[in-house]
Amino acid sequence: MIDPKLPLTDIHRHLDGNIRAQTILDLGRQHNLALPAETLDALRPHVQVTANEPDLVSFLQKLDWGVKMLGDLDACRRIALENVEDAARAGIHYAELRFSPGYMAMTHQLPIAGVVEAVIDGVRAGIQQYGVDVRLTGIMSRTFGEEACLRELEALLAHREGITAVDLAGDELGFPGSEFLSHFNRARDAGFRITVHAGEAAGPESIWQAIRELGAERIGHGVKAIEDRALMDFLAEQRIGIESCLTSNIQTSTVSSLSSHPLKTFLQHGILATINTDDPAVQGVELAHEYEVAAPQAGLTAEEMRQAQDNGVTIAFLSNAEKAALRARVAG
Ligand SMILES: O=c1[nH]cnc2c1ncn2[C@@H]1O[C@H](CO)[C@@H](O)[C@H]1O
Ligand SMILES: [Zn+2]
Repeated sequence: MIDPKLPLTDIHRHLDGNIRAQTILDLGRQHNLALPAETLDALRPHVQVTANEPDLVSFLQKLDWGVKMLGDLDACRRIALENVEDAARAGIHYAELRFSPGYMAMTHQLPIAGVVEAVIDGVRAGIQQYGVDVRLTGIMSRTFGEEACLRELEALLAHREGITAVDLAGDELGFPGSEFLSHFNRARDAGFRITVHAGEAAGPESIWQAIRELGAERIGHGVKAIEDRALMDFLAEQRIGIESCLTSNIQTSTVSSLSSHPLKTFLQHGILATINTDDPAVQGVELAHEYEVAAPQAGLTAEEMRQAQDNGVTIAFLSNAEKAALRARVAG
């Protein structure tokens, strides 16, 4: 359950994994692009997970149709704005939206820095319109290799003021973090906050690597930390937060059932673990489902859910003053 007196945060939410099915249809028509179906019902199985996927890479393919419909920068701006509206509708007070500008630019060879600018612009308009507090995280999609990631980083640096953090996402098994040391050195030098998808498809060593070599302050998913007691101790002591995404972990077959999800153990261990969505439109679930259905199935008590909700503010990429203001605004 959601505690109405605490801010509701979603600090792991992919903007380009949350393109509305209706918008995919609209953009396809507008740009005269072929889609596998022409009605919402027929399109849904192509853009939304219907049965659990066998692995992460299969799951990630469900994002492709939406991104392929980004025919121009206006389309990028539109999905950014709609993402803020979706967050507001989901009752979220503070969202960190993440996006991979190179992935969004790829199909129609859009200018990557232009994509970053369009997303910043759409989100700004959304904040004005819907009153949600939003920060942006730029993703380097490891799936497309080091050079593509470098181009993403450079586009993010070109709009440094609009971007809070940098992340590494995509195929963790095929592209280990060790290939991206220079990227993260540059990102840290530029003052970006750092979060890394790790310990989702690969093991606990990938989490250690993200922290020690990439400078991760938070870990996306981090499921495999459960296999390494010393790592769990370290995460708790160093206050390195975990961005858990329960339904996503089932749909990617990272965890076989919610009852065996490690989130509860993380919380009991004193780790600053949180509840988030990941790719809401692709998953077909919103944040309320994660709190009201998934978290109870993962065995969390009401107090543990409250703790996870509170942790979302604690580990947010905000200043202490901004966190206090967020808490005060919601507590009323
Ligand atoms: O759960 C996930 N794990 C790893 N990578 C992901 C996940 N969801 C989306 N992306 C990746 O993030 C970028 C788009 O924002 C893409 O690289 C997509 O594959
Ligand atoms: Zn993710």
